[in-house]
Amino acid sequence: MTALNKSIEPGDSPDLTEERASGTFDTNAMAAVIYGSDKFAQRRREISEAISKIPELADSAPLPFLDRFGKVTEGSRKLSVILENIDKLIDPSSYEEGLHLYTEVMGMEGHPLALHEVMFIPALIAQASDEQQVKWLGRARRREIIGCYAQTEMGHGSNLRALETTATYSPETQEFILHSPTITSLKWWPGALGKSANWAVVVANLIIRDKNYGPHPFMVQLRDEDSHEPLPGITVGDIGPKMAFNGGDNGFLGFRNYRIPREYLLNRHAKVEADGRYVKPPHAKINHSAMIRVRSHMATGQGALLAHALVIAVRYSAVRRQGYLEDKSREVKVLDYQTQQHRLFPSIARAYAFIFCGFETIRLYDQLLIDVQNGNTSGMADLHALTSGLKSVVTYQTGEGIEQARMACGGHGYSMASYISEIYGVAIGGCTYEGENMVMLLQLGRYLVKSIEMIQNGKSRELGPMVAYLAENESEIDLNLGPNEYLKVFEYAARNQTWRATEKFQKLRNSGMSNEKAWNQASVELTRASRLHTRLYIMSTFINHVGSIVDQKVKGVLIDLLNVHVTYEVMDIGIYVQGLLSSNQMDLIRNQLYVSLETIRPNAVSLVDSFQISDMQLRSVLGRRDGNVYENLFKWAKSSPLNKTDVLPSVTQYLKPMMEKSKL
Ligand SMILES: CCCCC/C=C\C/C=C\C/C=C\C/C=C\C/C=C/C(=O)SCCNC(=O)CCNC(=O)[C@H](O)C(C)(C)COP(=O)(O)OP(=O)(O)OC[C@H]1O[C@@H](n2cnc3c(N)ncnc32)[C@H](O)[C@@H]1OP(=O)(O)O
Ligand SMILES: Cc1cc2nc3c(=O)[nH]c(=O)nc-3n(C[C@H](O)[C@H](O)[C@H](O)COP(=O)(O)OP(=O)(O)OC[C@H]3O[C@@H](n4cnc5c(N)ncnc54)[C@H](O)[C@@H]3O)c2cc1C
Repeated sequence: MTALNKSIEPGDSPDLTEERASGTFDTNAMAAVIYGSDKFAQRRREISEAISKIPELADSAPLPFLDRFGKVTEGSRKLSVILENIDKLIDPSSYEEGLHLYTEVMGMEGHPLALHEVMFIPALIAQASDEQQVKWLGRARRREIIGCYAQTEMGHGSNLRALETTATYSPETQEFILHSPTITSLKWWPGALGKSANWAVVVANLIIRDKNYGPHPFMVQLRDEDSHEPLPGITVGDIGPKMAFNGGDNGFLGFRNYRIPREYLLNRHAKVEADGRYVKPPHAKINHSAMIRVRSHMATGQGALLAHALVIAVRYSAVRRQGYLEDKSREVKVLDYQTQQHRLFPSIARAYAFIFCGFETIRLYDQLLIDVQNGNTSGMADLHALTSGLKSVVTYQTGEGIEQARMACGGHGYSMASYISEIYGVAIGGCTYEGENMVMLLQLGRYLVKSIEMIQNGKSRELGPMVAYLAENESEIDLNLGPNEYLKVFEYAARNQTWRATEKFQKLRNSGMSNEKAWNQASVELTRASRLHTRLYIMSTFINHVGSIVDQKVKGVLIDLLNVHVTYEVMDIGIYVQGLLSSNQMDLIRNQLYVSLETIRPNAVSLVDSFQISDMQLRSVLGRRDGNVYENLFKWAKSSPLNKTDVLPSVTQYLKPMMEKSKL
C-alpha cells in the first residue's frame, strides 16, 4: 500500500515518520485542494524538482548570514539564473507557475521584479488603454523594462487626497510636468524603486489650468535604458534597511519639473485631450484598481505565509521532546501538550480558511475586472469594502499566528535558523502596505453604516447578499448541529456590533456633533464591527469550500479542521455573544474545541505537509522535511561567518587589551 502522506522517505526522523504514518488522507489530494487543482499541485512539485537540479538557483549562503548589500545582489544574481533557464522551469505564460518559481528561488526577502509582477503589470492591464498596452505591456512582460508602483509619499500614504506630487498639463507642449514641491512630497516606500526599476507607474495630482482633478496614474521613465543612470530631473534612491524585505530596494523619488508626453497619463478610464479638456472616468475611484487587486490576493498570500510558519512549528513540535506525560521513561513530543495544540491548530485552520477565502475573493476581483472593462462599475464599492476588511483581518491574524508559532518553537524559534522572524516581518508588512489596517477597517465601517441606514430607511431588499444578515432577526441556536449554527452565532455578533456602533455614531451626530467628530468617537466600535463582519465572511467561505470537496478522506479531515475553526473563533469572540449564549453553552463549545484539538492531532503533520513547501522555499533548519534538526542546527551555527576564525579581530583589538589592562 502506498503511504497516504507522500512525504515519507528513508533517513527521516522516526518521530516525523510516525506522524506521517498516522495521517488519514492523501497529502497530494489535499495539495490539489489547497492549490486549486491536481494539475497545478503536480506542476508545483515538478517545478520544485526542476529547480533543485540547477545548483546556481540555490542560495549562495543561508540568507540570514548575508548583509543588505549581499541580499540585494543575491536576488539579482538568482533572477538572472531564473531567466536563463525559464523555459526549462515553467510555462512562461502561466502567472501562477511564475509566482511559485519566484517564491521558491527568491524567497520572501524581496527582489527586483516583485513589484513589477504584483503591481506594475497589473496597473498597466487595468489602467492603460489598448494603445498604451501595445506600447508598454509587451516590453514589461518580456522584462525589457523593470517597473514599480510609486504612490506613497514621505508625508502621506493613507490619505491619498493629500498627496503632493503634481502633474501639471501644458497644452502648449502637450506634456505633463511632474514636480515634487516639498520634502514630504518625495515618493517614499515603493518596492524596487530605489535601485532596480527604470520605469514606474507614478500617482500624482492631475492639474489642468490650476484645477486639481485628484490622483491619477502616469507612466514615467526614471532611468536611462542603456546606462541605468537616473534621468535629468529625477532624484531616486534606496530608503535603507527595514524590518524585512531587505533583499528589496524600497525607494524614494523626487521630480524637478520633469516632463512626460500627454500620452503617458494611463488613460483607459480618464483622459486629457490635447486642448486640456478632461474626460471623466466611469467611477471616481477607478484609479485605485491596482490596490484593490493586491488586497484581493492578500488572503491567499497571507495564508501561505502563515502556512510557512506552521510547517516549521508543527514539524519541529513533533521532533522536539521535553518533559513527561504518563510515560516517565521517555520525554514526550511537545506537540502532545494541549497548550501546544491550542497554540498551533487553530492557526492551521486559519491558514486553510484564508487560502479558501482568497480563492473566492480573487474570483470576485477577476469578475469585477471584466465588468469594469465592459463599463460596469457597480460592483466596485462592494469589493472595496470586502477587501478592505479582509486584508486587515488576515494580516493581523497571520501576524498573531506566526508569533505564536515562533514561541511554540521555544529558544530555537528565536534563532534565525528557524527563519520564523523573517516570515513574521514580511507578513506584518501587510498590516501597513495596501492601506493601514485601521484605515481600511474604517472603509468597511463606512459601508456597514450605510447598509444599516438602508435598513432604517426601509430598503433592506436592496442590500447585497453579504450584508443581508444585518436585517435579520436572531433565531434560537442549537450548537449540536455543526458549523452552520456557529455561523449564526457570528452573524449575531457582527449584526449586534454593527447596529451598536452605527447607533453610537448616529446618536453622537444627532446630539449636534459634527459628522467627522461623531465618526471619530465611534471609530473603535466601528472597527470591531468590521472585524466581526470579515471573520463571518472568512468562516462562511471556509464552510462552503469544504462542502464542495469530493475526496471523502480529505473532506473528513477538513471537517475536523473546520470544527477547530468554528469553536475557536466563537470562543475568541465570547464577549460579543454573551446575550445569545448561556454560560452552559459556552462551556459546551469550549469542550468541543478541546475534543477537536485531539481529533486533529494525528493529522497535524500531514495537514502542514500538504502545503508542499519545499525545504529550499522554507529556508528553515527547524522545519526541515526530514526532521533531522539537531545535527543541522549545529552545521548552520558552524557556517556563521563569525566562526570562520577562532579569535575575532574585535577580541584582539578591544577585549584582549581590556582584559590585559585589568590584570595589571
Ligand atoms: C498575485 C498577486 C499577489 C499579491 C500579493 C499577495 C501577497 C503578498 C505577499 C507578498 C507581496 C510582495 C510584495 C508586495 C508588497 C508591498 C506592495 C505594497 C504596495 C502599496 O502599499 S501601494 C500603496 C497603497 N496605498 C494605500 O492603500 C492607500 C490607502 N488609502 C486609500 O486607499 C484611500 O485613501 C482610501 C482610504 C480608500 C480613501 O480614498 P479616498 O479617495 O480619499 O476616498 P474618500 O473620499 O475617503 O471616500 C470616498 C468614497 O469612495 C469610496 N472608495 C474609496 N476607494 C474605493 C474603491 N477602490 N472602490 C470603490 N469605492 C471606493 C469610499 O468607500 C467612499 O465611499 P462613500 O460611499 O462612503 O462616500
Ligand atoms: C513593506 C512595505 C511596502 C510598501 N510598498 C509600497 C509600494 O510598492 N508602493 C507604494 O506606493 N507604497 C508602498 N508602501 C507604503 C504603504 O502603502 C503605506 O505605508 C501605507 O499605505 C500606510 O500609509 P502611511 O505610511 O501614510 O501611514 P499613516 O497613515 O501615517 O499611519 C499612521 C497611523 O495613523 C493612523 N491613521 C491614519 N489615517 C487615519 C484615519 N483616517 N483614521 C484613523 N487612523 C488613521 C493609522 O491607523 C496608523 O496607526 C509600502 C509600505 C511597506 C511597509
